[in-house]
Amino acid sequence: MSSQEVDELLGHVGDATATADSEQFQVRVRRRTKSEAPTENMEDGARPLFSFGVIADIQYADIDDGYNFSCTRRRYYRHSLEQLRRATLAWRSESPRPRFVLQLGDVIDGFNKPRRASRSALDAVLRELEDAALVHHVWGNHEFYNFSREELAASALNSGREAATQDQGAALAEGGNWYHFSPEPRFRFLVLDAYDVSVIGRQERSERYSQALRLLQEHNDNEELNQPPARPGVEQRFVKFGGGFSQDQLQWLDRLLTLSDEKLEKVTVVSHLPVHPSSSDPVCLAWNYEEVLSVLHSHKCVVCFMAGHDHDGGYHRDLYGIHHLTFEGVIETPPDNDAFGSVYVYEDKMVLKGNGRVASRILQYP
Ligand SMILES: Nc1ccn([C@@H]2O[C@H](COP(=O)(O)OP(=O)(O)OC[C@H](O)CO)[C@@H](O)[C@H]2O)c(=O)n1
Repeated sequence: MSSQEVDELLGHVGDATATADSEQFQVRVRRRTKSEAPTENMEDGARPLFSFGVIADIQYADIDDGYNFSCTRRRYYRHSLEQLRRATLAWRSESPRPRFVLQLGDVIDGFNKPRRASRSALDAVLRELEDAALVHHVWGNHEFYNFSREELAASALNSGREAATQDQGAALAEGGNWYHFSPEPRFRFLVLDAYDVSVIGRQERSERYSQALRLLQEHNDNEELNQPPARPGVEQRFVKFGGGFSQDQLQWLDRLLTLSDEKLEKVTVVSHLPVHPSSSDPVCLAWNYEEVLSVLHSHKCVVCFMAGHDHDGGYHRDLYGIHHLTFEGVIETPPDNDAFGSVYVYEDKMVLKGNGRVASRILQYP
């Protein structure tokens, strides 16, 4: 679907367009005046119930451009802050304003750690996000390159704690940092921790670290475990920069989705790692993606799964009608382009208005 078609569909929405303007990047906001702004969706007369912003893999660091691990993709570390600024300016100028932003993880890059710049880099991105909206932060591998779990739990990236204390419809899972919130009656978001079982972010003496190491050693013969195994297809996901979900978290997910089924809610699940092989490079899949899919597929309420990590992005609608969206990463987005989206939520669908590398889509509920 073209941006123009989505614009037509979203006739009620104030339009914000981020463009590169000469040397400086500025957001040029084109707002429809009251008289020219249609008050209704041109398709069926409905107005969105609410909207939210989405952005993935900002990976900011105040360093020169570089490359990914396999040297195939350029990374614009310093410029990612400008990209974020353009996104927040666009969200701020939208009408209605997004109720919250989903930051899908890897907000700053691991290269900050050896430079002792983790705190200052995090402060810089948080400052940019400050006025945009309430932000729900997902934890990705780069969060753990920079901070321990304890440090993350005490930081502004612990949005689960904030949500649980401020919002009656939200709760942080006991003993875990996965959580849920309901921004509007009959709509719920579940934020998962894809590095629950991992060798990054877990103490070497912990059971979850041992479990992760066993899995990696079973599936990956390389000395450097960041190097994907030679085996083809989905086996390639067993890399050190990946991770998986504990049984505790899967049981929590199942329990929450059962409650949402009963309440006839529409649920969007978010995680740093994708869980559908057709929406991601196999290297980027969560280790136990099949277990997650099996839980999702046993509930009627799930409409969408949103992830980051695979900077090339991806999309697939599975056999159960669930939309699997993997958002293009800011870090590998050239300075003259963008990578963020706004999602407008209706009774029967969500409409993603993508910017730059993020495609616009209509996400009809199953
Ligand atoms: N130039 C580099 C880049 C990375 N590494 C190390 O490799 C590990 C994986 O890190 P990275 O590629 O940065 O992980 P991302 O989450 O950004 O990317 C995931 C997918 O590949 C994107 O599609 C980590 O240990 C880095 O330190 C490196 O050594 N040299």
